[in-house]
Amino acid sequence: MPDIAPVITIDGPSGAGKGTVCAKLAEVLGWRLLDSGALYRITGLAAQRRNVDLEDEESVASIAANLDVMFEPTPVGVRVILEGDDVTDTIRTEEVGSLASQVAALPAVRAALLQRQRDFREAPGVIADGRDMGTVVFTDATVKIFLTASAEERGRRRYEQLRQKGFNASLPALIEDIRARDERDSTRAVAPLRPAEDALLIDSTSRSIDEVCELVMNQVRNLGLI
Ligand SMILES: Nc1ncnc2c1ncn2[C@@H]1O[C@H](COP(=O)(O)OP(=O)(O)OP(=O)(O)O)[C@@H](O)[C@H]1O
Ligand SMILES: Nc1ccn([C@@H]2O[C@H](COP(=O)(O)O)[C@@H](O)[C@H]2O)c(=O)n1
Repeated sequence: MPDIAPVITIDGPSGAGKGTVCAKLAEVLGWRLLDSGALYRITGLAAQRRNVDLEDEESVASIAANLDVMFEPTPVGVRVILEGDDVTDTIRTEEVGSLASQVAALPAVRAALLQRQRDFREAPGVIADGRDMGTVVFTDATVKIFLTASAEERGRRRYEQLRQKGFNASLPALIEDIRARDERDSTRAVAPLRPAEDALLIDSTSRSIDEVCELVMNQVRNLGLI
């Protein structure tokens, strides 16, 4: 076991299954989970609530640096409390996902959130879910995964997810939205979405969640992490 806590990074586009796989691995391994997207979502929501222009980089970065947020573990998952208000479900909406993707393109915002993400690293290990976990935040991660799937499959998954929650959604609009977010995330100047050079690429389009978890666990076992 290395001196500092090991990290498994799982990066990739929206809907590839990162959050689901990371949550399962964190539970199986008993490691800490970093949902970095939640930090960008919370920042986007906080900026919107304060009527801050999302292109006003300095103001949005100041919000990111001073987030009054608490992550409260409960038997049914972690609740996210922003300035005393439970925003657990609000931050998961497509609208807030889009706000997140806009503020995430601002270099000062990314800089403001960097140390907060690195502070998640503690024994026995951390599973980090995001877009730049392996390329920027934890460049020395022990295992780096780039998880992807076709835009159509990711749109279909999102559609099912929304339907199960009782929301109406248009599949073509969701796929369009996913493509727009992919484009914005992978073409931004700072920390664009791309695989780290030493990442293992996994395409989940025709793999089950369990199959993806098993591929990652093989890496973990091969490296003697467990
Ligand atoms: N391999 C898979 N096969 C089928 N469905 C999957 C698979 N992986 C994830 N899903 C489902 O797809 C949906 C999106 O998954 P998830 O939220 O984990 O993606 P994500 O990559 O974390 O997306 P985001 O970055 O937008 O948070 C969920 O409903 C999840 O159950
Ligand atoms: N490391 C990260 C994580 C997320 N983002 C941006 O936030 C948006 C929302 O992320 P989710 O994983 O919760 O869907 C995402 O589209 C990215 O724009 C990021 O830039 N870096």
